[in-house]
Amino acid sequence: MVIDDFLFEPCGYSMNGVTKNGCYMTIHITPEPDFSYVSFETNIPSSSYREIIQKVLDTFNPGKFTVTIFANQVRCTTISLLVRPCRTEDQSKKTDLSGAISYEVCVTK
Ligand SMILES: C[S@@+](CC[C@H](N)C(=O)[O-])C[C@H]1O[C@@H](n2cnc3c(N)ncnc32)[C@H](O)[C@@H]1O
Repeated sequence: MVIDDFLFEPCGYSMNGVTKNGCYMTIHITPEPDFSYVSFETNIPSSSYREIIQKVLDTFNPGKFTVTIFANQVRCTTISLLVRPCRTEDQSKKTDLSGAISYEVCVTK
């Protein structure tokens, strides 16, 4: 993976990575205590995203997190079920937008 990252002054970090086959991974960290925020995004194909979601949670230990998955309709149910065990509080939303499906899970630890 080719990585381009940047450590902002006085704080903040951005990383964009691209694999040889065109997949990407990004991490953006906003550490300011009043509005701290981390985003992780990837389009790397996987039959289950549980492990990678768990790694991100273990790394950043967020107070709240949201998982958004964009998939075609055929795979939506499978992906939704795979995400379900990560939830500790039930606030899920399913949206159908002209063929694209976003499955969003909001969690409070
Ligand atoms: C990682 S950047 C990007 C945040 C954006 N919300 C995202 O997720 O794509 C935000 C962090 O970098 C810091 N920062 C410092 N200098 C910056 C600059 N010139 N542009 C953007 N962010 C900067 C901000 O204070 C913040 O902590």
